[in-house]
Amino acid sequence: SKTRHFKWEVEYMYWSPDCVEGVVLGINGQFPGPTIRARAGDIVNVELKNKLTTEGVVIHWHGIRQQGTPWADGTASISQCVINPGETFVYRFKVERAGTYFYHGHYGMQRSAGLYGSLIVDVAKGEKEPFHYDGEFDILLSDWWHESVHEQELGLSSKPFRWIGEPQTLLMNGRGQYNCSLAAHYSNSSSSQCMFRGNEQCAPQILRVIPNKIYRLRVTSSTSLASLNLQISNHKMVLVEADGNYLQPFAVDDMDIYSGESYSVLFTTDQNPSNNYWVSVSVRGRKPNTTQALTMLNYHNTTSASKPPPSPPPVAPLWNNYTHSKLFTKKVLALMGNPNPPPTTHHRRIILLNTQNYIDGYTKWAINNISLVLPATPYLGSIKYNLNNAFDHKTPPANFPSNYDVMKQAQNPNSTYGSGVYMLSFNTTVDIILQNANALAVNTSEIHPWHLHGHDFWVLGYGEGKFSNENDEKSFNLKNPPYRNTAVVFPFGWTALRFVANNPGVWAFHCHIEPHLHMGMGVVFAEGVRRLGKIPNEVLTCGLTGKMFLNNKND
Ligand SMILES: O=C1O[C@H]([C@@H](O)CO)C(O)=C1O
Repeated sequence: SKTRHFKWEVEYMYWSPDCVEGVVLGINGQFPGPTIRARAGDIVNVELKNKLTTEGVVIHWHGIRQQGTPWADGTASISQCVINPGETFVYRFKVERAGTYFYHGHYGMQRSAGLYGSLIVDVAKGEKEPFHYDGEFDILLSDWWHESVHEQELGLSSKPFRWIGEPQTLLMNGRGQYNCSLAAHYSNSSSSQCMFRGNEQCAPQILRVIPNKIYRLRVTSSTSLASLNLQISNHKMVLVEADGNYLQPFAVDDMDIYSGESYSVLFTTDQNPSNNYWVSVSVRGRKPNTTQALTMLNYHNTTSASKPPPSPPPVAPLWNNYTHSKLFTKKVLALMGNPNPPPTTHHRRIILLNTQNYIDGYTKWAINNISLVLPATPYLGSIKYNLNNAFDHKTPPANFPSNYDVMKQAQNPNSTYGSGVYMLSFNTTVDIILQNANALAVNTSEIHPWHLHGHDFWVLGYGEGKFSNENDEKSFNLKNPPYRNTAVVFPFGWTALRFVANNPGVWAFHCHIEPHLHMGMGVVFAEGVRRLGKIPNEVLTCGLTGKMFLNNKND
């Protein structure tokens, strides 16, 4: 194994992700940030310099478990102090497992501002994937707004509440088109045909292929809000990997991907090579007000990339066709031989009710009536050094009142802000039931993709309505549940997860929709923190740990 060194500088830049100039958070002058490519077993060493003039920054390595390096998880207020303007911080961690991952900002809403990039881990030298392919493409999906993230943050925390609305544009590898369309030829839309020379920041990356080969497409979603559906016209896709774990292969015509998820799909270039084909990405789960993102699959030896495909882009499944989404999601199952969940029945079960609430007239999300507010001192430090005033010491509830009606508008008059932690006994098995419910508006319940830091979990099942301990656990899949770091909870439904608390550290578990996390939709788990050796001081130079270091010096 090797150490892979990267030297990065984060700064704001003018950029035109969707052909409209705006401001993005870039790394080394690039948007999206540079791709990290390593092999399983390597050490990744990123020396990150914050060149922002008035904001801190951190970077989270999404899907990397950080065994033994919980201070490198890159979560502000949880695993570290933010890196101040002008300062440099070194992230150093092992990438244990091959797979498709990404990295992104995890402070305020910096991910939405464009702070993200791909992280791809190849199998170790001499190892083989359980499938064959001849070529590879990597697509990082995101959504883009013309309003600045600072203004969005302000709106979300204002009274009256100002929602960010639907994105202006969907981006593929940071490229989309707002004021023109690649498919204007076919529609009677008012948008004009895009005329690209190819060097524009918003020009689509064309997937150039040759006939009769198998390609691996790695797809990751870093969206702020949108759930997505991807298809390649005329080409079937076979799913083989999710969040760094191999799947029981299955073929589809279109696939869903939620924020925080990654997949690898294989497709075979077995179609007429004298045509081009659409690659399209559309919004689902929320009433779309954003046109589909488009690029092309081009058999480049036989067809010019500028030849329009013979028919208009494929029509996506209807945004609220949840039956379609559930069918897809339930096909995602682990490949035989993947680790199986411990079958224990005597373990901790935490049921997390997802509701939208008013607190003092502010619109928030709350979990079991508590809307997460992060403390000034990172939990990793305050737990390690027993700084009892650093956060709420009341354990957050492991359930919600049994008479709560999840089908009715939220009635949570007692919702509060909180910063409590679920303390997990080291090495225990934990079951989480994500319980969705009606939001503030009548007959409304939204999709939430939940992401766990520091672990993968088994997705034991999905169900409708309120979870019932007696009946629903009988339906758990203990044979081949997918092992992942992100799972969706469908509107008015529940999702059951299981993980083993075997990674010393403090770990966020939260809705990966950026404005929802900003509105409090997350919880914090901690396990085995006292087993950790020395936590590097530079991780904890703020808040009460920062003061503690000062006092120790002066003594
Ligand atoms: O958190 C959210 O707030 C809005 C809406 O519920 C209130 O404007 C919305 O669609 C969300 O997902």
